[in-house]
Amino acid sequence: MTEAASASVLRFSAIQQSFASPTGDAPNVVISDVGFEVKRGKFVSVIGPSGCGKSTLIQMAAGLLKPSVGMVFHHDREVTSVNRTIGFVPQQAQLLPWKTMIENIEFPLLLRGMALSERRAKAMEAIKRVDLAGFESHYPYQLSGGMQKRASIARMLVYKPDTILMDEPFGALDAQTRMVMQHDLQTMLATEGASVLFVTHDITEAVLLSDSVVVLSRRPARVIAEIPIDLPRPRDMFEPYGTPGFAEAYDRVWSVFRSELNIRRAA
Ligand SMILES: Nc1ncnc2c1ncn2[C@@H]1O[C@H](COP(=O)(O)OP(=O)(O)OP(=O)(O)O)[C@@H](O)[C@H]1O
Repeated sequence: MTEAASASVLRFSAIQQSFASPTGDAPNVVISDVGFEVKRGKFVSVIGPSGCGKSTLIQMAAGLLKPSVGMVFHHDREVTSVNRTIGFVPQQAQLLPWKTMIENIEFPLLLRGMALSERRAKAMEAIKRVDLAGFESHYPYQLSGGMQKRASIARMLVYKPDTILMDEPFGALDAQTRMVMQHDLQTMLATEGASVLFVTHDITEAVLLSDSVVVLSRRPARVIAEIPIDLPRPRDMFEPYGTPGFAEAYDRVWSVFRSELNIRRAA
């Protein structure tokens, strides 16, 4: 591996997070000790029990929240304020309802002061990447849930971030749309070459998309395993078990996760 390929793009170092209790009791310790990194061009998923702090970690990387203790580094610089060089796809598409699809997608470029003709061209390019050409003038309510999600991915791709944060981006979609979106994401990333931090509850999704899976413990979270996923690419999102080695990789992740959830195997 070259030095550039092994470079750390995103790094969580000895993170702890507490939140003030709404009832005035002792602070709520959510994260007790989390450290891991995303290397250049790698896709890292984070899974863990509900409420263990996965979205909190994403918010730290986006610069929306400062850890109580520890540091987050992006390209070896500590993240201390809103990180505008990073792409963020939230759980909900969060499109602006009063703007058309293309206006939503070019909005980040408008905020950067780009001229109309240039931002329209870039927005159209991103729209084609997510297969939404023909729907530019539709308002969000005129798009399906999957199309809104595609639009939110296009809005993130439009400024070509080299680092992407995705917080359960496909969680609210039906199973078929989800598979199509996973397939399209894999295809897109094969050409974008971005580094991705991806939060999900879905082990199949984590295994199919990732180069490694970080498993967090129950709250207060710590890293209980970092599991490399060395399956060949491209992987078949529609027939997971058709990918050689998928079943073994799934079992490795699930056996760590289920022991944290205290689920016993049926006799
Ligand atoms: N701003 C905040 N103030 C107080 N508590 C917070 C705040 N943000 C998050 N929390 C608490 O931190 C914990 C972790 O929340 P977070 O959303 O990061 O979990 P998660 O692992 O993403 O959960 P899920 O899998 O259910 O989406 C929760 O108990 C939540 O109530």
